Amino acid sequence: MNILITGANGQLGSEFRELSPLYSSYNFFFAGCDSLNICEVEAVREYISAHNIDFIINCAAYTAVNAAEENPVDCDKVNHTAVSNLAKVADEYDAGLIHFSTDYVFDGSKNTPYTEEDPTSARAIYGITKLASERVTLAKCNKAMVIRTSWVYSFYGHNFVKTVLKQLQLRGSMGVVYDQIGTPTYAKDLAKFVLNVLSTDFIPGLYHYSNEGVCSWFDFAKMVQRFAGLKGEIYPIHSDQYPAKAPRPAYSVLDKTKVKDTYNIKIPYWVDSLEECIQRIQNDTNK
Ligand SMILES: NC(=O)C1=CN([C@@H]2O[C@H](COP(=O)(O)OP(=O)(O)OC[C@H]3O[C@@H](n4cnc5c(N)ncnc54)[C@H](OP(=O)(O)O)[C@@H]3O)[C@@H](O)[C@H]2O)C=CC1
Ligand SMILES: Cc1cn([C@H]2C[C@H](O)[C@@H](COP(=O)(O)OP(=O)(O)O[C@H]3O[C@@H](C)C(=O)[C@@H](O)[C@H]3O)O2)c(=O)[nH]c1=O
Repeated sequence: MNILITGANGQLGSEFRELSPLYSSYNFFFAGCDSLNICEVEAVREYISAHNIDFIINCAAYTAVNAAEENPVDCDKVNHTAVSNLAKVADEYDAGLIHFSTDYVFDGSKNTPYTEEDPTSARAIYGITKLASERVTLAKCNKAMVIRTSWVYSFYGHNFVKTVLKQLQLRGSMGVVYDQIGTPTYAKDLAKFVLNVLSTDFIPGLYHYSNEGVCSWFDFAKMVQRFAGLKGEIYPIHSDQYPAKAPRPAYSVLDKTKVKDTYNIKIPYWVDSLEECIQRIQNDTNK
């Protein structure tokens, strides 16, 4: 099976690259933005045709949530228009498409975990464009899977875990919101799940996947500090004390019943995965 990973140098794309040697029955093609810009539809078509791609795993996205408010056109181009074209081209070649979306498609007004059937109502440009991407993916490609995930972090790329480590080391203290509740997701766990799906029965549709458990960003930051063994103070603040261009949902925990039942999987607890990731970051720092 020939698998194309787009956006291959981001957090999730890099985790796929690292895991790829463990899946020797697949033939991987890793394409970063520099080698395949998903906004260029003809380049995408040529790539899929030239390499006989069976599955596209689309890790390319515009993920700068605040910047998207000032660059809605650029954000929509990558997150929506390009994905629409990817889905269309994948379908032309009878290829499958696995695409990722976000908990930010919800407005956060619920206080129990969101299922795939819950109404969406994105509050900011990033979430609006990702919601549009879900619809076009499922509408235009027969063999498509959309996975909504949340609060992704990794050894690779930019993420909240690394921001906390940096802030504590540089400043020694930081305020973090405790009134936004969700679930962190270790990109490595998500990548493993996707690769295992490809080796079992692929059942198209919309799924929620995050790690298990629930926390606020404040709790997440405190746990990062604990596992990293860093001194300093992390104190709880309200969202209005951390003004941001894009509003975030107050509650965006994803219900994972569908994915667990369909694929008969166990999902790691967020605290255990965070510990693993921080060990990996620290092993690398100590080298
Ligand atoms: N990060 C998170 O917290 C969450 C992410 N998601 C979703 O998960 C998926 C993966 O996210 P993540 O790995 O964190 O994202 P990253 O921002 O780490 O990686 C995205 C990658 O896409 C690349 N890219 C941007 N534009 C294009 C383009 N036009 N053509 C090809 N590549 C492009 C970027 O390259 P460059 O850096 O050079 O621009 C970057 O390497 C995305 O769909 C995202 O929306 C969902 C929920 C949470
Ligand atoms: C860095 C920092 C953030 N915060 C707050 C701001 C925000 O409400 C929350 C998270 O901060 P960030 O801006 O790092 O994260 P954010 O960009 O909102 O993360 C989101 O990214 C996109 C791509 C997704 O799809 C989402 O699932 C989610 O992971 O924590 C603080 O309160 N203090 C801080 O020092």
